[in-house]
Amino acid sequence: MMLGEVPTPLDVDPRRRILGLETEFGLHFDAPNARAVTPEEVAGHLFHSVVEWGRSSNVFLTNGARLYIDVGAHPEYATAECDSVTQLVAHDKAGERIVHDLVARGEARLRAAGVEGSIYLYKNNTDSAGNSYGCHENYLVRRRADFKAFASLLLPFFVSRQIVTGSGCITRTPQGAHYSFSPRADHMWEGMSSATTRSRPMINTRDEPHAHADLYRRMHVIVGDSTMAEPTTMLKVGATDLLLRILEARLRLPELALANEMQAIRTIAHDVTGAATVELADGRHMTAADLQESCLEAVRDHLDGVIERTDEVDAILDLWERGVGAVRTQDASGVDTEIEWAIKRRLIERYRDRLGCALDDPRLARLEMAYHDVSPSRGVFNRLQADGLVKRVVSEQDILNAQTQPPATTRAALRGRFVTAALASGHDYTVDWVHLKISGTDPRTVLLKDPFRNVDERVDVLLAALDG
Ligand SMILES: Nc1ncnc2c1ncn2[C@@H]1O[C@H](COP(=O)(O)OP(=O)(O)OP(=O)(O)O)[C@@H](O)[C@H]1O
Ligand SMILES: [Mg+2]
Repeated sequence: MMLGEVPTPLDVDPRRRILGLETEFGLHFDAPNARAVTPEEVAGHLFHSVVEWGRSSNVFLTNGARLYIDVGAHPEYATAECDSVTQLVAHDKAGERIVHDLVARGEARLRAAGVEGSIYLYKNNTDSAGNSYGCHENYLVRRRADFKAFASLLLPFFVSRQIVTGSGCITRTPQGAHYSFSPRADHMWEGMSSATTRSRPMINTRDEPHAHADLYRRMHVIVGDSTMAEPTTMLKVGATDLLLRILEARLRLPELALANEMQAIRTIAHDVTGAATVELADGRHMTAADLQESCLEAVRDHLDGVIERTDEVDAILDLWERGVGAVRTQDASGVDTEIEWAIKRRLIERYRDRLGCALDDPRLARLEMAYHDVSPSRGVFNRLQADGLVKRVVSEQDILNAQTQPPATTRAALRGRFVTAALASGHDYTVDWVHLKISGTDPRTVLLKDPFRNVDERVDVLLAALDG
């Protein structure tokens, strides 16, 4: 039975936006003396406690997030619907802690099965075999007939933002190694399409709004690097959101269409001097810093207009400006505690000096991997942060809260209440982004098509049914 009428959508402030981040984690099992175990087996043991808790390896948690095993034995954490960038940063970090918390029990189960070893989870974008996996960004936008033309206006921004939001990596080639802005850039194959496997588009146009389909679309961006540094995540999502505000107000962005996005993203990634230019569709040539500067300029022009000034907006703009400046002046010292590629490069250079080795030395490859280890004690990023060498956007308490509590201001609040109550009641239930359902002989379902609605009488009825 479907409970009640789906209420009319809240008349929300058009500046509000639903934001979500999905992270696929790299999984590695290190067992020098044990029999070979497949990644699927390791993932199965890692998720055993999840299955015990939620009777599935694809669950929604009390904080509104989705946790599951993706193809290729990658654990994936998709944050609940957030409606501020800072809140999203906390929920993204909460995901790292939640997957890490599975490790000890997973190792214990492997040990019981006769396999002694350590499970490693990496928040990165490529494994040692060169496979790429992702961090996907989700932005709610108001539906419009010209969605593809609208989204394509952001491609020059997405191609060039890696100079301020890239996570950095050592790229090894037959000619030697060099440092690049983004590990993800080489794995992008086109600007936009609805495919994810055959070809990897920067913006996926698959139309799955997880909301009122006549009102909204979910813009699904898969070009970004996974980022561990809170300020970089803030800038990655925040700058995109600011440009969307301009476009959604039907104002213009500077004309920056590129001649060839796929080529441009690689050219930019592989030149950390920032001097390389890319060709625009109109024949002009610009550097990535020029492209970013144009976007930044557009945002500044609309400050106190469609973009209301807040502390969060100021923090995003400040880091964006300093990041572009660092590339222009080739002096990253002003951002190397905030922008991930610079944080990592500084670390790598320090070790390289100490070891007196070349950039393609395998010890540096191991250091790079260890940087992304989500373990608070072992992970190199986490140790840098604990030592105060990386700036914070949220507090430890914010992250701890986000591990169990949903964002209070979105639909996730309803999902979180439902999951908590359903678990306590022992009823069978199923949940997805838009449904809450009590299963069994007297099934009841609530359809939640409005991601901004955080109170709903139908959910109160559902919760009462769980009590009964
Ligand atoms: N209406 C919405 N607008 C924007 N983002 C949303 C909306 N509803 C949910 N989200 C966010 O979208 C993400 C969906 O994650 P999920 O991993 O389920 O992605 P998917 O693209 O639907 O599926 P899959 O990864 O299986 O292909 C979550 O981070 C969630 O918070
Ligand atoms: Mg996903």
